[in-house]
Amino acid sequence: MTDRLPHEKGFHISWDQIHRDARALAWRLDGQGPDDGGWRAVVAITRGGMAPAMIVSRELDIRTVDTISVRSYHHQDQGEAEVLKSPDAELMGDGEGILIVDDLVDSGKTLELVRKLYPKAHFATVYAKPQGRPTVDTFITEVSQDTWIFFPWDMALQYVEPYRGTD
Ligand SMILES: O=P(O)(O)OC[C@H]1O[C@H](OP(=O)(O)OP(=O)(O)O)[C@H](O)[C@@H]1O
Ligand code: HPA
Ligand SMILES: [Mg+2]
Repeated sequence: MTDRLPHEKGFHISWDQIHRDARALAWRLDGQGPDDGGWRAVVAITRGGMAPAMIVSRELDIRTVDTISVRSYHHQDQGEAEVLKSPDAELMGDGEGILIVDDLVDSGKTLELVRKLYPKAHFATVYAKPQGRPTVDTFITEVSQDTWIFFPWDMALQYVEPYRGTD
């Protein structure tokens, strides 16, 4: 994971917003699948890709859903990633007809690794930062590289002081 501390801006996303944006992603993907009956399966990149993948697979009526777990390391700005859990090899093949979904692409390291394994798959994310854009086929919203995206599963409602303060 990239460090959230040096980021200038925060982009806070509610459950409602991610639901709308993941639906918009599904609608954009509709019709882009293989001609002979659409995508064979949706594969979520855990963990952040699971909620968007659920919404996309529901909208596109795809009932075969698998997961791939990737762990990224950032040593001295050298991003490296490794696969902790693979999806079903027989299902995946070279990725043809498979839709791979993640919540966002940032540096692109995660998608680069997964694309090496499944070069013919279609890669979709809800959000994208400029550095990662070349690694994703379809996304909905772009945010600047210095923005940290906060997802609803990492947040909680909490009290905030009134703007004018209290005596
Ligand atoms: O483009 P990159 O620089 O590789 O970053 C993007 C990845 O980083 C985050 O996942 P993370 O590895 O933090 O794990 P999580 O999904 O379990 O939170 C995010 O969900 C993407 O999968
Ligand atoms: O902006 C982000 N938000 C949450 N997780 C992330 N992992 C890489 N970049 C981000
Ligand atoms: Mg992730």
